[in-house]
Amino acid sequence: MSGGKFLETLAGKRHPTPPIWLMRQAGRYLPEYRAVRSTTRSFLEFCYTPDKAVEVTLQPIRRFGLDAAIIFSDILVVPDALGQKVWFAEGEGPKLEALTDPSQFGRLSRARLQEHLAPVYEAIRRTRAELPRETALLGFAGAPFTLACYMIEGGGSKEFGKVKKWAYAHPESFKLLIDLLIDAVVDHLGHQVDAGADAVQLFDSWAGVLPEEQLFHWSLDPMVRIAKGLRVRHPHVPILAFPRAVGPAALMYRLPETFSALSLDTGIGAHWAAKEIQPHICVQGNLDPIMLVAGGEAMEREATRILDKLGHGSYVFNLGHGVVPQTPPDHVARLVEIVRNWKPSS
Ligand SMILES: Cc1c2[nH]c(c1CCC(=O)O)Cc1[nH]c(c(CCC(=O)O)c1C)Cc1[nH]c(c(CCC(=O)O)c1C)Cc1[nH]c(c(C)c1CCC(=O)O)C2
Repeated sequence: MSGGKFLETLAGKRHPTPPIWLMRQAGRYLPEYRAVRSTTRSFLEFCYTPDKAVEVTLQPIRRFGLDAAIIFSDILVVPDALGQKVWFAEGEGPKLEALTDPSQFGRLSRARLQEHLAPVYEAIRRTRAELPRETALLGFAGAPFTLACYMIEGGGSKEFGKVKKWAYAHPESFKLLIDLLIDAVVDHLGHQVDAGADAVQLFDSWAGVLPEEQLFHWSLDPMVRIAKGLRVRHPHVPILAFPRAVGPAALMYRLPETFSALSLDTGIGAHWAAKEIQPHICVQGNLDPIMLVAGGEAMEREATRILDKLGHGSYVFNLGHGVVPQTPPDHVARLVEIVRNWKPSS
């Protein structure tokens, strides 16, 4: 099977040591990334230049021999493709021309999504052709609630006051946006699989800001609908879910029977996950990204603790969130070694 150990693990096959890849494995912590990045001012233009996207996708694979590559792109290409203005301000993160009124939904349209995102699909096609057969290629998208956060807040946020107020006070119009995003994300993931992605991951980075009922309604149900919609087109493609910071109870709500793997943030206990989640579904995670910055014995002890808890079941080694820019690349190389040399204790 192409895609090797990672895809086999998602399909239920056990290996002596788990596969490993890292969220945000391509990025500013790598000098070779910064070198390519510096050739394009606009981040979105960079994402839409297949030569460059392919190159930076392959960089961490060449350097560390990880079991999966994730296509270099961003979750905000979807609002961009729907017609919302998106840009990245130097040192400030993403900015969007915020939606302030439901009447503005009318300006968003899926009609040109495939055409607009053709460079992403081209980058996937070329990356798949260049990757070793045993390395899986992941496509991805932001889940509707996280996309709505950026679209309504106009960028990052601490309180998420605008998006939450809109969802609570005007659920009918918020639903229109979420429904549009469900369809757009199914389209985008479907095109990524058509282009050669072996599996896809849905990132709901901000799901954890919602209280329980709202979380089910605006984050988890839409994720389930996306998985079902994608399976109509691609019945066998593995789909991973990353509903960040939702707590243990919410993870058990409809996700284990719907997805191929659940990606755990650092707040989920590995021991609990081994007992309660792993019997139902493969888990991925959940080393603290700052352990990777710290390195040394602290990282080794913590990575081994997680491996001892989860490595006996269906498991993909990863972080609990993305690699941060201050990470020393040598620590990543060491982490890969720790995972590959791990020996189950019993
Ligand atoms: C919320 C979110 C975004 N983007 C993403 C998420 C979900 C995951 C998460 O919670 O971290 C996902 C993402 N963004 C990027 C990837 C590429 C693939 C990979 O993981 O290696 C992926 C999977 C590249 C990127 N996306 C971005 C960069 C840095 C910009 C640059 O290099 O100039 C990269 C490498 C920009 C971005 N894009 C986004 C933010 C908040 C930022 C600014 C913060 C930052 O700078 O790290 C939105």
